[in-house]
Amino acid sequence: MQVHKDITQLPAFKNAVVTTGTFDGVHTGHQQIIAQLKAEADRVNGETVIITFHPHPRTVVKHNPSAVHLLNTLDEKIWLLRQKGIDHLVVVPFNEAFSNLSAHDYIHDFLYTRFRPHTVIIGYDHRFGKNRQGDYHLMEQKGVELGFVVKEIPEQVLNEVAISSTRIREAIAHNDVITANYCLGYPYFFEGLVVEGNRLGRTIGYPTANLRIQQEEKLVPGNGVYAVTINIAGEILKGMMNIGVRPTVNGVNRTIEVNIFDFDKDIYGQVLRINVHHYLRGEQKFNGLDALKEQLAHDRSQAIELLQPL
Ligand SMILES: Cc1cc2nc3c(=O)[nH]c(=O)nc-3n(C[C@H](O)[C@H](O)[C@H](O)COP(=O)(O)O)c2cc1C
Ligand SMILES: Nc1ncnc2c1ncn2[C@@H]1O[C@H](COP(=O)(O)OP(=O)(O)O)[C@@H](O)[C@H]1O
Repeated sequence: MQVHKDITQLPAFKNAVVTTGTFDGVHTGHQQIIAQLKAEADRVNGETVIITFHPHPRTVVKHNPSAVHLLNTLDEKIWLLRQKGIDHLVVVPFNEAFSNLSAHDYIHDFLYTRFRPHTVIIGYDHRFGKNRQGDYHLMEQKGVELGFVVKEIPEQVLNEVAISSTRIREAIAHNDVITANYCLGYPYFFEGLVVEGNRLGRTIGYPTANLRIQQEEKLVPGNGVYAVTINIAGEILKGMMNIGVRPTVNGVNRTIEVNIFDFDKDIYGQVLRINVHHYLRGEQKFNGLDALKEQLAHDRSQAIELLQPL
C-alpha cells in the first residue's frame, strides 16, 4: 500500500476506485466497504484508493480536540489498512481551507482533478463540501458530466459502520472488551512508551512496565484489570494489565501498567503494543501489599486460562 500525504504529489492512478471516510477502527463495518471497494476494483482492473482525513474532522469542526478520543492513531490506521491489501491511502489534512470547499469544488478540483476516478463509492446519505451541501445526487450528476461511475454503499452497511464506531468507543471506555473486539474483528490495541514508576512492583514479585500513551487522541480503556498480549521486539508475550489510580498504594494519577509473564528484562524506553483480550475485574483498594499480591496471583492464573487459545 502506498501512503500519500501530499495531495499535490499524487501519482496517476490506474482506473482508481475511490472511497472516502475516516475509517476509525477499521472495524467489521469498514471491512465490508473495503470488500466492496476491492470487488469493484477487480472488476474494472483498477486500483483501490481510500481517501481519509487527518486530523479527524470532528477535531477541526468542534474546536475541542481533547474531547475527541479515537480508536486508531493515524499510524495504526495505516497499519490496519495495509493488512487489508488497499493499493493507495491518501491522507488529507482536514483544515479550515478544505472544510470551506464548496460541494462543486470538492468534486471538481479535488476528487476529479486529483484522482481522475473510474468509480467513486459513497454512502447514499454521504454529505460533503461546505455546510455539507453536497449529496449523492450531486455526485451522480457530476459523475455523468465528468465521466466517472458513482456507486452506493448500501444503507445496511452504513448503519453498521455508524453503530459500530459508537458502540466500540463506549465498550472500550466501559470495560466491555468482548463487544469491542467482536465489532472490531481484532483485539483493541494501543502503544505505550515504558517509563519509570515508583519501583514498588518488583518488590512484591510483580514488576510492571508503566506505559505512557503518546497520542492524546487515543482512546484508553476504562479503569480495571485486563488479560493482554504484548508485542515487544518482534515477539508476542502474555501478561496482565492494570489501568487506574492504584488505591492500595494511595495513587493519585491514572497509570497504565503491565506485568509480562515469564519475562525478566529491562525495557525502559521501549514502545510496547498492548492487545486487550479480556477484562478481569475492577480496580480495588486492598488492605496492604500482601493482599494485593494474593489477588495478583489469582489474576495471573485467570489471565493464563483466558489467553490459553492464543
Ligand atoms: C494486573 C494488575 C492488577 C492490579 N490491581 C490493582 C488493584 O486492584 N488495586 C491497586 O491498588 N493496585 C493494583 N495494581 C497496581 C499495583 O498497586 C502496582 O503494580 C504496584 O503498586 C507497583 O507499582 P510500581 O511498579 O509503579 O511501583 C495492579 C497491578 C497489576 C499489574
Ligand atoms: N515481567 C516483567 N514485566 C514488566 N516489566 C518487567 C518485567 N521484568 C522486568 N521488567 C522491568 O522492570 C520494570 C518494572 O519494575 P517496577 O519495579 O515495577 O518499576 P517501575 O515502578 O519503575 O515500573 C519495567 O519497566 C521493566 O523494565
